[in-house]
Amino acid sequence: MLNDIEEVLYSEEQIQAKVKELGEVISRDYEGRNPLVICVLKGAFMFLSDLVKRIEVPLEVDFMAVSSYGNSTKSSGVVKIIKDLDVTVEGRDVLIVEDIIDSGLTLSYLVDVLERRNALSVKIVTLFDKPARRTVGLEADYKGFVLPDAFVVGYGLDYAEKYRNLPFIGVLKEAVYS
Ligand SMILES: O=P(O)(O)OC[C@H]1O[C@H](OP(=O)(O)OP(=O)(O)O)[C@H](O)[C@@H]1O
Ligand code: HPA
Ligand SMILES: [Mg+2]
Repeated sequence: MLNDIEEVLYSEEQIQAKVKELGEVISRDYEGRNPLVICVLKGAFMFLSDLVKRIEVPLEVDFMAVSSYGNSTKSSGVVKIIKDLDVTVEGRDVLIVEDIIDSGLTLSYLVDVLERRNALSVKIVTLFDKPARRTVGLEADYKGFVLPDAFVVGYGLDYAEKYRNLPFIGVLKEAVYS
């Protein structure tokens, strides 16, 4: 598995320090509120579990699974809801937890869905941002690291469902997918 990594971009320690920082800012911003924290499966599972430990306000967690990449390194452009939320978002302060914003298609679709369901507020926290690849105008409210235009894996992110369990994030060798 490690042989398939071209370069480590951020180590486990760097990621954990950033998650703590994000948790502190979010805790301050949501003081006195009870946000509904939505994990976008599967990629965000690891970030979600580390982040909520650093958020010091009462919150609820729910999960949504969407997919647009399938077994490819390019977005299909079609976002599919594979698993919907268990609870209603009406009147709730919603915080979407995402691992990466790349084209922006997944999140622009999700934000639209949640706003149409009458959430009180919808904000986004993403650990990784790849602005070079954006095809729709979309910005996170909170972001961890800005990445170069390369396909990355680890810390929840996959290629063809593999590499999610790496504790760091790295660039996947092109030979693996070409
Ligand atoms: O900004 P975008 O171009 O839409 O890309 C970002 C999305 O793509 C990945 O999910 P994917 O569809 O691969 O599903 P997964 O989380 O199950 O891996 C990633 O976890 C984000 O949700
Ligand atoms: O660079 C990436 N790696 C893994 N999954 C992704 N989904 C969007 N961009 C990426
Ligand atoms: Mg994926």
